[in-house]
Parts: sequence; structure tokens; C-alpha cells
Amino acid sequence: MEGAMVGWWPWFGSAVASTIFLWSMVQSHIPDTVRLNLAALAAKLTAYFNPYLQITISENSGERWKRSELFLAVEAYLSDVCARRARRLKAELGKDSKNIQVSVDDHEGVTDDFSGATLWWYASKQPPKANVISFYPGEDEKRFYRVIFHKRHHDLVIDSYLPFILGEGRTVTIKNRQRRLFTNKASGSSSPYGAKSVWSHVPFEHPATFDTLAMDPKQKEDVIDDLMAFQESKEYYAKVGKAWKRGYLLYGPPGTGKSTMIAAMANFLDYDIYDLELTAIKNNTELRKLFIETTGKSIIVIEDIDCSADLTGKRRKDKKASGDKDSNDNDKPKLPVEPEKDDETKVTLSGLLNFIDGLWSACGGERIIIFTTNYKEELDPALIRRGRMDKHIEMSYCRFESFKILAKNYLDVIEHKLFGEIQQLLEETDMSPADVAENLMPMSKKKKRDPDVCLAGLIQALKQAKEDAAAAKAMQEEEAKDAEAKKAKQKLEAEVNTAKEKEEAQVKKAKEKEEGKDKTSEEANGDSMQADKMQE
Ligand SMILES: Nc1ncnc2c1ncn2[C@@H]1O[C@H](COP(=O)(O)OP(=O)(O)OP(=O)(O)O)[C@@H](O)[C@H]1O
Ligand SMILES: [Mg+2]
Repeated sequence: MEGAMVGWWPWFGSAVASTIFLWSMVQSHIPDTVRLNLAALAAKLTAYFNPYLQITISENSGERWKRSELFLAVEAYLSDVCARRARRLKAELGKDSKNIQVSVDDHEGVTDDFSGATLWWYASKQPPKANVISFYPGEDEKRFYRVIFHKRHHDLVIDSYLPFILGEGRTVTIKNRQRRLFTNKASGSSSPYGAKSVWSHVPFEHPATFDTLAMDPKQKEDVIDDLMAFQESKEYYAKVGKAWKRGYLLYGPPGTGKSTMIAAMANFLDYDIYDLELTAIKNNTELRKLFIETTGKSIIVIEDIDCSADLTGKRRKDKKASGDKDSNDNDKPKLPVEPEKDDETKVTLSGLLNFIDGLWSACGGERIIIFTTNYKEELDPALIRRGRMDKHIEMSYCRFESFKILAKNYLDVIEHKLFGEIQQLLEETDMSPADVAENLMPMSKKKKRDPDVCLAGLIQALKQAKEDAAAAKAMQEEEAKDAEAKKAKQKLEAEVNTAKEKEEAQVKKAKEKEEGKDKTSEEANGDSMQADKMQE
């Protein structure tokens, strides 16, 4: 009974106040001063009789085109938490045109309880001003939410309840939002009101999860723990004075699941993905613009960083140019010789490092940056040192533990008589999870996936791969042997040539010596003949 009274009071109080106020307003023949006095009297009367307060949260944030964040949070909170208790709801198609969003209908009241206080909410809208012609339909109709509560809960509502609603509403919004995959490859999309964005986006709908990702279970658990620790460490990062971000380097041969892992991470964390194509960026200025336009709760990905740009080469050249003096200082990017000129024409390693460490870090938190590569050893150490790429994750060829995950996903098989042979073959052969998965997919003519057939097919493929690898190895060894023999032959030839040259040189020398002797004896003969002549 008391509950009913309490529920009835605020509406009654508001109704009395509104009636008196409206009455005073329509009495246009009453002079202004009297009318204002009547309005003040009405407010006082309401306050006297009505122990309830109300707070209005308007849709308009004051900024053109922008809806108030508190209004959006209240809307999300009421739709999620209180809508089930309302009797009149409205359904709309969400922004992505897929989800149906149900919310409380206008003028429908819903109650909420918070720390022992009861609160009444209702939504309504202010009609557009009669003398304003709007360009966009519905633009001038201002919607609002109003909460009514007893005045003894004033402090509780202001200090705790409204901040609580803001937090909860934001969480619900993130939970319900359509996640997006952004890319800088295509030309940027325009917002309806002008400014062109440097990113274009599509809905992110990759189905990969950590459950479907085939990798060593311990390694996988380690990655999940790391992500969870990161997500829950907002205060910790603030305390130690570090930007709330984390870098991962995913490396391994093609088809081992690096891109799949990124999708699984995004689905696990509920983050957007920004796929950054470095080759499509003109210079460091454009890179800066792109980084600044990324939002929180996102993963920024640079795939195949080794092929993305001449980052390593640039730095090595710089290193050479700068001499030995600071060659030990690996972590300091060397500036290009002509920084301004360079900045105008291309993205440099130092530009990239600066954004990872500096400017981007200051842009607010909860961001992950991921590089992928097939050749970790070819990357500049500065790019992947701990602190920048905090965690290095190796994605390797498919072994038995990973295979079991694929068999469960693709064939719904947990145990099978062929598993023993497959295990043996997987230990002896390097096959990527992508190739293993490919062998588990074929369908029979009856459009069914028969585990016996698929696993037998996989065994065939593994045997073939093993034979191919053995043949390739034999060929390599043969080539190595040939090369060795060629080298030995070249060496022998060189030795023979040297010996021949030596011998020739010796013969030549001996000949010259001989000729020299002959000459001296001839000269001696000539001299004695001359002496004889003189004596005569
Ligand atoms: N570890 C894995 N777990 C589950 N599926 C995988 C895994 N690795 C590969 N696949 C399958 O193979 C396909 C290709 O894998 P993915 O693109 O993730 O490989 P990658 O390591 O990024 O290769 P690349 O180096 O060529 O970019 C995926 O679509 C997925 O179906
Ligand atoms: Mg990939």
C-alpha cells in the first residue's frame, strides 16, 4: 500500500505543479509580473507538498549533431536493466541493421532500486518550437529522460546513482555495439556532416575464438592470461605511470594462425581492429593522423611488418652513416639525414617508433598493437624490443595437441583409431594448421563430412608432405654435395694453376739466368779478344 502511495506521489506532485504552471502560462491577459509570481508560487507549493525531486537528462549535449553521453548511457542502461519491467516497449533496428534494439517507450514509467532508494524513470520529448523550420526531420524534437526520487536520496543520486548509471550504460553500449574492422587501404569514408575520415570500416564479423584456435594449450592459456591481466590493469598502469597499451609480436611460417589469433583476441576482448597498411601511407604526418584517429578498446595491426616498408634498411643505412660512435645504442632510432625531406616522402622507422612510444601513448588507453611477420630475425631489434612488443608469440607448425583442436572443430571428433598414426606423422612432418584444416574439410558426395575419409586423406597428405620434405632434403644434400665437389674442383684447379705458374716462373728464371751467363761469357770472350788485339 505504502509502495503504491510512493509510486503515486511523484506523478501527483508533478501533475499539480504542471497544472498550476500551465494555468498561469495560458492566462495571457494577466500581466507578466503577476504571471511570474504565480509561477513562483506554484513551484513553492509543489516543493511544499511534494517531497520528490526530479532530474532531467536531455538528449542535446549542447554541441551540434552530438547527443549527450549521459543521455545515451541512461538509454542503454534503461533498455538493458529496466526494460523488462516496463509494460510498453518500442523496438527499432540497430545501427548495423541486424540487431533489434528494444527500449522503454516514451511516457512509460519504469522503477529502479539503488542502495535502498526507489527511483522512477520516464522518457518523453519536447515538441519542436513552432517558429523554427527544421532541415532534418525530427531534428528539433528534443528527447529527454527524467528521474524522480525522494529528496532524502538527493546526495545518493547525485554522488553515486548517476555515476553508476553512466558506467553501466557505457558497458552495455560496448557490449551491444557492432564491432568494426577499420582499414586505411581504401579512401576514407565521410561522416554525414562533412569531415572525411582517414579510416574506412566494415562490420567486424570474424568467427575465430580461442576455442577454435589450434595451438599448444599451455601457450594459449598464457596468451589469454596475459590479455586478461592487461584488461584489468587500468589502475596498475596509471600507478606505474605507463600508457595503458600492450604490444604483441606474432611470428611464424605462413598459415600457422597469426591473423586468426588477432581475430580471436579481438573477439575475446570485444575490441575493434585497425588494420594499418604501411605501404598505403605517404609519410610520417599521415601516420600520425591515422594513429590519432584510432579509438580506445582497439587492436592496431600491422601485418607482415617485414614487407611493409623499408624500415630495417633505412635504419641500417642511418647506422652506417652515423658511424661507430653510437653503434651500440640499438634502441635509439637514427634520424634521417634530411628529416624534413624524408618526412614528406615516406614513413620511416623512427616515425613508427615515435608513434608507438610517444604521441600515440599519450592518446588515452586500452590499446593493443600487433605486428605479424614470417621472419622475426629480419626485423630491426629496436622495433620489437620488450617494452614495445611486450610479448613475442611464436605460431608454429601443427603438432598433435593443435590437431586435436582442429579435429574437434572440423569433424566433431575427440578420439579416433587413426589418431596414433597422425600423431606420429605430425611429429615427423612440418605441416601448417591451415594445410591440416584444409584436409579436414572435404565433403563426400552425400554432402557429409566423414571423419574416416577426412582423416585418411590427412594421413595421405602428411605422408606425401613427408616424402616431399625428404626429397627436398635429399635434393638439398645433393646440391650441397655438388657445390662441395665444385668447390673442391675449383680449389684443385686453382692449386694446379698456381703450381703450373710457379713452374713456368722457375723455368723462365732459369732461362733468363742461362741467357745471362751466355751473355757474360760472350762479353768475356769479346773482352779477351780485344785485349789480344791490343797486345798485338
Ligand atoms: N592455429 C590455427 N587454428 C585454427 N585455424 C587455423 C590456424 N592456423 C591457420 N588456420 C586456418 O588457416 C587459415 C589461414 O590462417 P591465417 O591467415 O591465420 O595464417 P597466418 O599465420 O596469418 O598466415 P600468413 O603468414 O600467410 O599471413 C585460417 O583461415 C584458418 O582457417
Ligand atoms: Mg596472416
